[in-house]
Amino acid sequence: MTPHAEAETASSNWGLWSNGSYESPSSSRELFTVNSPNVVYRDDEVLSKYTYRTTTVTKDASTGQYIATPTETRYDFRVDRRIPKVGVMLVGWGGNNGTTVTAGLLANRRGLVWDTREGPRAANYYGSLVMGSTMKLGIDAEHRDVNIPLHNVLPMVHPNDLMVGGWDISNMNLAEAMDRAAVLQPTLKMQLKKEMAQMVPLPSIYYPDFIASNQSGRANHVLPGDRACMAHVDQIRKDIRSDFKSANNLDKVVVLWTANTERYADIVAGINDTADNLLEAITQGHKEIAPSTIFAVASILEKTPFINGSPQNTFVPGAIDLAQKHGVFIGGDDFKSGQTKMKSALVEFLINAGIKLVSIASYNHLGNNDGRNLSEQKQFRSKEISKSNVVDDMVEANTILYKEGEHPDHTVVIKYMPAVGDDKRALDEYYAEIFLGGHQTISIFNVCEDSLLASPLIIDLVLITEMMTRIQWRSSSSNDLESTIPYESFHSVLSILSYMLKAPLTPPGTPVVNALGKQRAALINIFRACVGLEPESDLALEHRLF
Ligand SMILES: NC(=O)c1ccc[n+]([C@@H]2O[C@H](COP(=O)([O-])OP(=O)(O)OC[C@H]3O[C@@H](n4cnc5c(N)ncnc54)[C@H](O)[C@@H]3O)[C@@H](O)[C@H]2O)c1
Ligand SMILES: O=P([O-])([O-])O[C@@H]1[C@@H](O)[C@H](O)[C@@H](O)[C@H](O)[C@@H]1O
Repeated sequence: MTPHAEAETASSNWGLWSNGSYESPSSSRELFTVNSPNVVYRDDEVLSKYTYRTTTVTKDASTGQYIATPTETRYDFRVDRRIPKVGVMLVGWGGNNGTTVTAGLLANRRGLVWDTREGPRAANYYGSLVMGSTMKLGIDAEHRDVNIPLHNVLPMVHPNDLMVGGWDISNMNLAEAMDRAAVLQPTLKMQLKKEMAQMVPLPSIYYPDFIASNQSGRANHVLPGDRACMAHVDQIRKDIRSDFKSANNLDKVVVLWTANTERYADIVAGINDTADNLLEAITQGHKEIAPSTIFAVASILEKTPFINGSPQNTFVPGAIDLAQKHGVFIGGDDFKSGQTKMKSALVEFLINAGIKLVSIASYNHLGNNDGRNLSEQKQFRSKEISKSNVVDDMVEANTILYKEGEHPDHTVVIKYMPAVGDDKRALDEYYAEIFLGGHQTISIFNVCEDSLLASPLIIDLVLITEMMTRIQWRSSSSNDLESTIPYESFHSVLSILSYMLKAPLTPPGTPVVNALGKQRAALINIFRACVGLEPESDLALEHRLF
């Protein structure tokens, strides 16, 4: 049988849902309701009137003085309360992240416990912003903070309910691939093997020029053709539409790239600069169209959100143009899981404390297949870019410490050392100037079990992206929530995902925010606004005035 037919035979066992009597926790009612004349609850939706308050700044040309004017803009939000049956299709399903996140979803869904040297461990969602962190809802009568799980701020899908499928250029089933990944404890793997052995990735597209040559040995599960073609787009669309979504009776699918890091594609006028040119270039089989861009185009044409967890420039201008034309969500790039996450928090702290960071040395070595792929220069370059640009916004915002164009020295080094496997060793040095000619040197040794850090981010990206498909807005000066003014979705480029990503994709022409604290606050406050709640400001005047 052709690879595809073999995969189809196995694909009937896809996904995490068994025929058991599992009661989805996502059917639980919402944890809170908002008591406000500006918020209306209906069976299927929450409608809210929201006043967006900001400060517009102008400059007096004669005096050079800033003029700060408080401004208000009225919006209506609509949140669909109905929780759909959702599937995620992973490109690179057989990789370290793909197998680990699949194992994690299965272990949580079944409530697994397994023995380790430190004693029994139970499945959890640690490292997931949505499932593992809380947010302040408000204060109680005694002015004490009331904190709730972030997952409960809006009616989100529960990850235990996610159906998982995907593609890989390697034909290993998920149990074999989980062993190859060497991430999880044998006592856990043995409880998952049987179910994961039934999961076989669909064959994928493989254009050798885009990933390291050392990956060719894995490519035994590929569709015919080694460069872009519309047949590849059509096959991927069919995989999404029929082999996964309808075969599993899903309401929605999110496609997420966790395959190898590709080299950057050249941006070529007339080829990938507009949606029409990109589609034509694919039809013509242009060599500069990467597999990840083919998956993005296929997902967009299938009205399916596409998220890029790797650093390459999947979203060439033509892909962004296509997403906007079709009103489909896209997001990326490159999971922010360990060394860079620490960097974006530490740099925010140092610079916002008025400490002048003057150099960052960011080295790591790791021994997984990702590290092997990154051992070739073109793939490393993609990662070097995403790991380097993460400080730009924080530096540019502080004109006291940094003159225009001035920035810290910053070097990124990644070495492939097979012996350490997935347990990346990150060594960082942050060197800063402090008061009166002093210096502060911060050295960090950070062992990142990379796939166990990245997998919860995959879950967050999927849950938040799906939630965004159920949120709409409209500008409204009327006070009537019953108004017939049409609602619309957020911009196709989901900058709200930035907390999970090293190189956040933002709507064209808008600023990139990398500071970790600002990214988290933005996500929480956008979700609060969607149910008519003011941003959490930490003013806490109830504790400061009397
Ligand atoms: N902490 C992390 O693990 C982390 C953090 C940030 C970014 N990333 C990125 O996530 C991606 C995956 O990381 P990983 O550790 O799982 O890598 P991996 O090498 O273990 O897995 C990648 C998988 O993709 C498959 N693949 C390659 N090209 C493909 C194609 N065209 N179609 C389908 N499958 C294809 C490979 O066979 C492999 O199974 C990498 O790009 C990595 O840089 C990982
Ligand atoms: O997220 P992070 O730890 O800064 O960055 C990581 C890199 O340090 C690592 O070398 C690479 O293999 C991972 O894919 C990930 O990108």
